[in-house]
Amino acid sequence: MRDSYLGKRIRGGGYAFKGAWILIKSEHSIQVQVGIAVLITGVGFYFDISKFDWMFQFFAIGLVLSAEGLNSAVEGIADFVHPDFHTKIGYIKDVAAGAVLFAALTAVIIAGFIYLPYLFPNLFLQ
Ligand SMILES: Nc1ncnc2c1ncn2[C@@H]1O[C@H](COP(=O)(O)OP(=O)(O)OP(=O)(O)O)[C@@H](O)[C@H]1O
Repeated sequence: MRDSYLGKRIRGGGYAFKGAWILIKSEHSIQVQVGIAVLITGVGFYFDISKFDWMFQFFAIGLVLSAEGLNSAVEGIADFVHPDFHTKIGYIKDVAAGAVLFAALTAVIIAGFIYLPYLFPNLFLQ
């Protein structure tokens, strides 16, 4: 069972949960994003948003957490292979951070589509 296809997949899932727990426990950026995710989920309940809005909101949360987690992995690799200052390492880290920014901007736009009509109903008469 241990070395079977299914056994390997189950073990792989276990490593993934371990990695997710490490991110939540030790990465400040992920902790901040999880805090924002909890907050915005509360806001969703407050405004009683629609099923589609929940779908987009969870998609945005997943997108940002995934990008942030991958960014942490890239930073970890960069620091491991080259702990000293190097312009190439700076470039790699900046590009990885830029990917997170794309995800974060997407999430902000989605949040705008969902919540601006609740906040400014007069501007969004349908
Ligand atoms: N070894 C390095 N060589 C060159 N530039 C670096 C190096 N380390 C960091 N930098 C520059 O500093 C920026 C921040 O890097 P850092 O690794 O501290 O990321 P961070 O976002 O502050 O992450 P964290 O707060 O999780 O440690 C990078 O985007 C890069 O521009």
